[in-house]
Amino acid sequence: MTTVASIQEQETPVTMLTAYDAPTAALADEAGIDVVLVGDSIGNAVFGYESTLPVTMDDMTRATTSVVNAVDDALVVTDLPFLSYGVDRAQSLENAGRLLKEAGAHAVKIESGPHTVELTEAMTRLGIPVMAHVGLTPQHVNSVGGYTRQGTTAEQAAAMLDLAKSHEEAGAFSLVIEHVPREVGAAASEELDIPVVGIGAGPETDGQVLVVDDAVGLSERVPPFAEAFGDVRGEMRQAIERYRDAVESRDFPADEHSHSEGLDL
Ligand SMILES: Nc1nc(=O)c2c([nH]1)NC[C@@H]1CN(c3ccc(C(=O)N[C@@H](CCC(=O)O)C(=O)O)cc3)CN21
Ligand SMILES: CC(C)C(=O)C(=O)O
Ligand SMILES: [Mg+2]
Repeated sequence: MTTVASIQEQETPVTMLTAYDAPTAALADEAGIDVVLVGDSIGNAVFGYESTLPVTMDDMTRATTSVVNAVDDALVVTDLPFLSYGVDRAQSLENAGRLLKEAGAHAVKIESGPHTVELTEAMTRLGIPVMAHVGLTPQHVNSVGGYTRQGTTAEQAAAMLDLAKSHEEAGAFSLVIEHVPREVGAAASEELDIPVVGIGAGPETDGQVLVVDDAVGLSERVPPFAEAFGDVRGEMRQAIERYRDAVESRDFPADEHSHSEGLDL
């Protein structure tokens, strides 16, 4: 069983991967992935939106339920979607609570800002473990104006590290750092006691996370920091084309798929 405590103690890099459905989550869990993240990247990866902004609490609750149904060992962390937190404190707590009570997540992840420090403290106090997220925070795509690398000046990097530390002090059990220079990823891992999980943050972080569709080679386009470790897109295309061909040529269904009662009709 992976717990928020066990990922803080483990010596080997923390392996984290997104999943949005039961079969994918089962594979990740069987493969020994430490943390399965039900990311709001479901908006891009599954729903085909240009950003994560349209993703709702209902979407995250349903996807989390699917993942929890399939996972035995991994820690399940779920993203709080855009505007489900930070607008109203009570509603933020209720939404985080829903992901734990209704869907069975073990923890929530929140895209961090100065306004989430107090919220992180409140959730932690109530027994909702919080993973912080600094650097590129895709829910800010409209205010940032794209998915560009963050923390590229010494001043910006220092401010980011301060924000990360405030969240550690507020009780965050771990932190994601996204799309930053490798020295910023390394500094965060060095300066924080909690595990720092990087995505596009270089090799020196305490762990790595990727979107599963990017990692298995299903995504059409991937961020510059992602790597496809397989060609699921090619495999699926080939299988679908073979199916189409077999139907058109009447090779499918074959005798083995077909049943006769010998009826005289
Ligand atoms: N499939 C998938 N993988 C991800 O890693 C991911 C998502 N979806 N959705 C939410 C965010 C968006 N992410 C992204 C998306 C694009 C870039 C990217 O292409 N960056 C380029 C261009 C930046 C620009 O000009 O806007 C770069 O060079 O930084 C980076 C991170 C990471 N997250
Ligand atoms: C890329 C990870 C960190 C994420 O937040 C997501 O998948 O939504
Ligand atoms: Mg996310």
